Amino acid sequence: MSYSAAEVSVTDILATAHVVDLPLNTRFRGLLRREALVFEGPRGWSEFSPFVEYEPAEARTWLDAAIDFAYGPEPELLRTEIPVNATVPAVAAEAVPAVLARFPGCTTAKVKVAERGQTLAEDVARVAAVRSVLGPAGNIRVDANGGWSVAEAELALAALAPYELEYAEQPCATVSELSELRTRILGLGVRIAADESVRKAEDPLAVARAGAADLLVIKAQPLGGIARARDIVAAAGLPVVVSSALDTSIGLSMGARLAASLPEISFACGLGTAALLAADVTDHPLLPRDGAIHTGRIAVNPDLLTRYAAAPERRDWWFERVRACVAVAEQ
Ligand SMILES: O=C(O)CCC(=O)C1=CC=C[C@@H](O)[C@@H]1C(=O)O
Ligand SMILES: [Mg+2]
Repeated sequence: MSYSAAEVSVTDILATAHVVDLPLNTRFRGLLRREALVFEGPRGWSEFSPFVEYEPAEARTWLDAAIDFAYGPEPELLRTEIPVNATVPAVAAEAVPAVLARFPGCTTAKVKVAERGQTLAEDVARVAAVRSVLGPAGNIRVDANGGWSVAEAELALAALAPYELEYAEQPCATVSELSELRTRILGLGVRIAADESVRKAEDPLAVARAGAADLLVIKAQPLGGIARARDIVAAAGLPVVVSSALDTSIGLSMGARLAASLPEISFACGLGTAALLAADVTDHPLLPRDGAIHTGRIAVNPDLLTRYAAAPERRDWWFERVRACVAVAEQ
């Protein structure tokens, strides 16, 4: 059971809330800065950080997740360390070694591909550079964020398959495209993971039911929190990769605790993204060490909340956003 946005008052949430504006150290998802609202509840610090373009109807589940993490029941944790992957933004191939160096001990890398304005040749060069740093024993997955048509995906994955892919994440946008692609590339040996088809879908289980993916990417904030994400994992019956939403270390700890509560994690999790931030809200960011992060709660340094405080108008915007999400929940 989880706490829905309607059950805790806005006053409670905003009483301890801070809005931070953190710099990234490389452009990721078109962003150079990441804003997040963080607040404290009886269980510890929590985070509400839907991307700014999301409307309240979509951001609402992120608020449910944040409230659940601050006030809700703690799941039983089965492990204290979670193996994580390196996340490689759509950088030039020459920049790959420096990016990977931020993820010490990570033997799996997720590489962004199909970035708008870039070519397949750039994707191939980036993946080749990752393979040459990781060596033959490393695992490489690519994430196209739905950027390819079925035909483009078929072509691109054929070009990338020689570098040995662990899986391709959201190669196409829709469930029916994923389904078709999956049939078309059977001979290639590349698995398909669904991300947006889970976290942005009306029904997060539809992709599993359609048999359109081999595994699911599970993100705690968009799916409404740890308890709801656990239910989705149990119902889907597919292997999962728990990933971040480019959160601060607080949101990452929500993901880490979700991963720690699952009966099985057979893939490195996409929870190493504190390494993409140039600042955080804690003196002990959840940076990968020996290829893993820990599953403890995060101690916030109030000085960092002050140093990285968002401008007053942005703070007001986030506070209003919380109110708008609660209003949607109460409709
Ligand atoms: O999975 C990872 O390695 C890190 C998380 C990550 O890639 C993402 C986080 C947030 C937004 C997304 O564009 C992106 C993703 O699509 O998976
Ligand atoms: Mg993804």
